[in-house]
Amino acid sequence: MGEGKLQPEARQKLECVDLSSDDEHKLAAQIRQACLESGFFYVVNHGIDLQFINEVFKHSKRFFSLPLEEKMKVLQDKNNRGYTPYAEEMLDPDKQSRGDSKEGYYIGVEILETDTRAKKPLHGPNLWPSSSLLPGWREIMEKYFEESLILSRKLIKLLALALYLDESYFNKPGMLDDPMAALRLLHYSAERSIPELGILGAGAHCDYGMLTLLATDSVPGLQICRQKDATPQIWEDVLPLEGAYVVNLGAMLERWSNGLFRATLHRVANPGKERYSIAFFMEPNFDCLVECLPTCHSDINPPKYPPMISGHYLLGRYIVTHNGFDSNAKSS
Ligand SMILES: O=C(O)CCC(=O)C(=O)O
Ligand SMILES: [Fe+2]
Repeated sequence: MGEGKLQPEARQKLECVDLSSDDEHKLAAQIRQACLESGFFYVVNHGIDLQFINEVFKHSKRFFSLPLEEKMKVLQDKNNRGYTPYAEEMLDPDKQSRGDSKEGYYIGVEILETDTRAKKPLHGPNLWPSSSLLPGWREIMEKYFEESLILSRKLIKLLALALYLDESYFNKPGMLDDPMAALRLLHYSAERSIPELGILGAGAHCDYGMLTLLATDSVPGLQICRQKDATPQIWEDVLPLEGAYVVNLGAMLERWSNGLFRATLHRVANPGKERYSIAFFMEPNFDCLVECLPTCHSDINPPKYPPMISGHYLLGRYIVTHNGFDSNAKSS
């Protein structure tokens, strides 16, 4: 990530939303367009300092450079927090011949064991690498988590406008006031992906929740497939854009919008270089009922999906894709 204010001329194939504009309705119209087409767009002038993002990348590299033995001390726990070893995750088990060629680290909302919410699945305290090994690591990650949450909320307000809802629609109690947000540091090995053989940095998947903010280094690899049922599938590169986030929508927002806003299939096909990325997943409250939004159905366009509980859906996805996630450790 570089520095300085980016101009939207840097636009590539996807929409590039410049958050320095104060014309919210124009921004919402641009976002609507992007969400109808692909559910993927870049965001620039997003308010998170680029030098700070570089710091977070540096700290992420520090963690992944630790000996495996140290990383295993903070192995992913029953709440899906902590370290996920190389190839532990397989995002597309039907098509992959082995696990994703990446390792990761999940940080969630910090919920103390004494908090009643800690009884719920996917809620609890974070695991932190020892501060003597990685001084300042926890603090920088917590700060980045907070900033990502603020940016997500700005985008959610614009998404509400883009869905012709009141800008505060998603502020209703029970929706996103206790989000299952997750920050995930990712480190891809230099293994070159061979998609035809089911070898991928990250297998094809749609994100699960509401929206994802993705920061990447300068190594390409992210690809989207706008029509998942086409044969053959056509995969387009989403190239890194310096200083920009890639924002994409998850399956819950797709269902909320009755399929109008898209959660597009994507994967990481690694060109054969080590790669780092940082994803922030903004997921609704565990108990949030995701059901067709009032502006997304009519007599001639009835709801296509049954309502579902956000946390149940997320648990289901984690159970299928994470080899190391113990779904029985906590039940709802
Ligand atoms: O690393 C990337 O570019 C994409 C990661 C991703 O899609 C995910 O973790 O859901
Ligand atoms: Fe993803």
